[in-house]
Amino acid sequence: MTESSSEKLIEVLRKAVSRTSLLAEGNDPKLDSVVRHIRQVINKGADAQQIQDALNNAEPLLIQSDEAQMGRAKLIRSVLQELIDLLEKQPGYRVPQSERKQLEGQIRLHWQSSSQWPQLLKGFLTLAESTLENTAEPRSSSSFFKRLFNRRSSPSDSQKNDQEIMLQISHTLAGLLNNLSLPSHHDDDIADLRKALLGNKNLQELPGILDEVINLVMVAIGKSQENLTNYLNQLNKQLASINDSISTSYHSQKTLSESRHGLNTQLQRQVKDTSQAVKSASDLDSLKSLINDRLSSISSTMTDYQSQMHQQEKHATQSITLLKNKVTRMEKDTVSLRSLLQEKLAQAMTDSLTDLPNRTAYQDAILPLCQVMQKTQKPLCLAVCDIDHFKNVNDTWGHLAGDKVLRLVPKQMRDALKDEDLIFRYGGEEFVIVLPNTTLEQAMERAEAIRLAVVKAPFNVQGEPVTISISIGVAELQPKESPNDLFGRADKLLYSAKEAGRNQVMASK
Ligand SMILES: Nc1nc2c(ncn2[C@@H]2O[C@H](COP(=O)(O)OP(=O)(O)OP(=O)(O)O)[C@@H](O)[C@H]2O)c(=O)[nH]1
Repeated sequence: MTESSSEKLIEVLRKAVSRTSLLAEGNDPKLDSVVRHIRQVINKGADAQQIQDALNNAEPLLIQSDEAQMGRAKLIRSVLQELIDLLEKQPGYRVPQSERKQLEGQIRLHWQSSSQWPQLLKGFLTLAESTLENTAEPRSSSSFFKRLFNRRSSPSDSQKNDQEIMLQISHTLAGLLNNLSLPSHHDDDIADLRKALLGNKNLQELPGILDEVINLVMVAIGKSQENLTNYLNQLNKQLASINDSISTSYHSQKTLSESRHGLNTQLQRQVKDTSQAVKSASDLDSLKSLINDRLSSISSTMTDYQSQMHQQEKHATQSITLLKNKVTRMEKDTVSLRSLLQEKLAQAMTDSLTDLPNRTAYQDAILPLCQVMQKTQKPLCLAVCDIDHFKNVNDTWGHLAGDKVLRLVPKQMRDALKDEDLIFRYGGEEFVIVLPNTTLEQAMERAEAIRLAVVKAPFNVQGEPVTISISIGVAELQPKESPNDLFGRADKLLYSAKEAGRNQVMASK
């Protein structure tokens, strides 16, 4: 579960509990079924999202119930006010004003709290009794309502007044009964009481009827508290389920283990405290405020946790950015290292004096070349060339002049070769030429062309023309011959050419 969904869930729970706690009587069948559904969802161990969905579905009904509860509270308030006004209107009776004000103050304070309704109704009875006692000349010794409301002189007036008062009181109390929303097994009680109210014109029976109404109000509130307690217990389970869900959700995040542990401990403690407090709470108001306190405290724990999470995320993001930069730098370094490596490799494969591929390059290239030619049964020849009496060049004109000759000779060779032919400086004054797709005859011709190109080249050392010649041994690769054997044969032929007087080509299959 993400931070914001936890926050939303807590918010929904807060709304749900505050609204439902106002009206948890369970008298609306639709609301009952929705609340049952929520409990089933919770009992099945649903996750936080499913619980939230169920609560969202319940919300419109909770709002409706909320409004219905407010309607009932307003009705109680107006019933009480009407009863007080009736008292005031009775000629010859004086309502003790301090007690009246006190009662009206109580009504103003508690009219919205259903648990206080019986007390308020009893308060009215007490006020009525005090009014009676305050009266200087009581008219009769019948029931106090009769005396209270039937003080007039003539019997016909008295009877008429009785009926009017009965009508008014019956109307207000019947309205109250209609809106009490008692469980169905009280239907008969309500019907009897309504019948008594509407059918009976005798004021003497009013105190008894009022007592019955008070009893029914108490029954309604008793049920409401029982349902509310059940609901709050379910809510408590719900909070525990959220806690589990949070624990599970963050279980895999090892880096958050410390703050998760702290959050778990705090939530568990808060849920436990709530559970105990719900058991010991005695009335609706204290339950409501208690649950609100608990939810606030859980909510603030969540907020703390979220800010910790936020900090950790921030650190994680910074670390990731640093890591990314590091990786980018490493990638760049790798690219430049790779090109450096390629450069070094090329250097390692190249002869610095002549810029030709060197002996290492030859050894790298010759094996795969030979294998391809042998596999495809194409001819390949190898020519091993050596400058004749090169020592003399060095000795006569110096080492630098020798170097110059070493650079110029392969240039002459190149002119006599094909593009696909490869020249390597094998070492010292020795060059190897690989001639792919070339028969021995073709190789001999090309070797001869090379020899001529060199010997005819107008070398000029320290202003003097110098003739340079080369000797060449040429061999053709045999079907199963190794590159070393091929080289050995060509090298031998080179020495044969040297021995035969130099400046010549010796070849063999
Ligand atoms: N200037 C210069 N001389 C080199 C280089 N490498 C090898 N040499 C010289 O090449 C000469 C080779 O001499 P030898 O092996 O006696 O052969 P040669 O004088 O060419 O005689 P033959 O091969 O028998 O015709 C030596 O004097 C080496 O010092 C180089 O890079 N630069």
